[in-house]
Amino acid sequence: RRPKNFPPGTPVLPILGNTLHLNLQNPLEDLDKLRKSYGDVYSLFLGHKPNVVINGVKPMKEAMMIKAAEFAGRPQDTFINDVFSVKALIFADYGTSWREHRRFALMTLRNFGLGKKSMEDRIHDEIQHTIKTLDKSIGMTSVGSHILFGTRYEYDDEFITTVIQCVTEITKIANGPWAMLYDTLPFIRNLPLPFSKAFNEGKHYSRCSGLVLRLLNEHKKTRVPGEPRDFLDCYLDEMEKKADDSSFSEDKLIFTGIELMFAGTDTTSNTLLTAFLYLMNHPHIQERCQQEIDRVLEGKDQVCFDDRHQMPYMQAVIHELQRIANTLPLSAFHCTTKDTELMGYSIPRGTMIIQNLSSVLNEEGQWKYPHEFNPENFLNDQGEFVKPDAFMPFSAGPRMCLGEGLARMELFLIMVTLLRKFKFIWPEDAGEPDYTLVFGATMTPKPYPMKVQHRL
Ligand code: HEM
Repeated sequence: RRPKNFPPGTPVLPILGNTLHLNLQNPLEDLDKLRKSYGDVYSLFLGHKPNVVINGVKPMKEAMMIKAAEFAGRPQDTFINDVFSVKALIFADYGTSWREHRRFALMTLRNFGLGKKSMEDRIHDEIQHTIKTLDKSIGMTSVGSHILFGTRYEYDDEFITTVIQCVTEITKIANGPWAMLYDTLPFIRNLPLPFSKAFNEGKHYSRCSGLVLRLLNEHKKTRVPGEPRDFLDCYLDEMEKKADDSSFSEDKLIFTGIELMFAGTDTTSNTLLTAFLYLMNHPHIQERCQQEIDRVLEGKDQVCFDDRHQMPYMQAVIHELQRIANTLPLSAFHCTTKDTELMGYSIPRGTMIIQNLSSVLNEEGQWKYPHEFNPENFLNDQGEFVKPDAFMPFSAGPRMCLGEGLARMELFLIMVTLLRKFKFIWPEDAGEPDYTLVFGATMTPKPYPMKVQHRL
């Protein structure tokens, strides 16, 4: 039964709740249909549990920014909690340990560099490897391991392939209806359904934590306290500074590392995959970016992040690609931390909150062209870059993406450097492009062909 004054929703079936209203492959269209019938804030029963789905900019801001702390919890009884045994950051509930880890991680990522090598330099190092690999044939990677563990891995290294395999499988299933069914129907948990694949991937995942543990032990032997070389060293320094009852521990260190790799890998790489699919098939937009890049970088060896202020068109294209890529369509699930209200409805403490970010990224009335790929969405009449309020791919409020700064820097430096050097062409014999994104915690384009030509 719906609690009193709870957001409205479709009639609820015994045991199954509203699960039959969702397409198991991709529930996004169903969520949009429910919004048309019940409004921006409605309820959805997954099994016997009532959840609230938030759509559109206005209620999203009210919940995430105005009533921030009340909506900043994370549900603790879901599929993802069974996959991750220790919760440090993303999956940790709102409270002291999460706050301390978030503050520490933000500060450490921001300060990186740490004097010797800036974050920009590390990203550029990585791009050089991508270029070499592209020169040979193909390639794409993440800079995560470099910053976190001070080590760069070849693209076919066991550590990187294990992390990527594990992240890809888990994110395909997490946030999807199979994970929702897992959460709501405990008796199906041992059946051989798609979620069991994610648990099998858990084997890779314990291998990941084993590998991080090995790195931790190596770091402990070689570190000089107070002179951190990477994120691991910073965490060890922090552990020494803190009192015994601190939330910092070796367990949490391992899981903070894994969670950051998890959060930073599939997100940025899927955004880039969607980006290049669109750029190849909109050659006039690709060429306009290249003209701007050539003009602004004339005589310069390499691009720096500050150059973005001279590149309004490139900025508009990157933001539009992020809007279209819809990378985390349902964000990470939230949970209310106390009894609260939203748009006049009452929502009890402990209710799971599903943020439908895609409803904001293509909301009519918020965008000039909500349903088409068009950089004009981010340009004003003077051709200047503008960012509408509805641009929320990183969510908003206290749980907002912690890696936003790093992700934005990566996207800009990688795309500008690659577009400056290469022309990306949709092969003549490849037929019509398929822009359909495969649903999961992160949206992924289907595999596609790419032809790469040198420009310079
Ligand atoms: C294009 C790339 C990315 C996108 C679109 C993205 C998007 C998001 C979204 C929507 C959330 C959920 C926010 C919420 O619950 O309200 C999130 C959380 C998070 N992201 Fe990202 N992200 C990206 C890249 C990264 C990177 C590179 C890192 C790593 C450094 C990262 C680290 C995190 C962490 C740690 C959280 C959890 C924050 C918390 O619970 O306090 N993300 N991200």
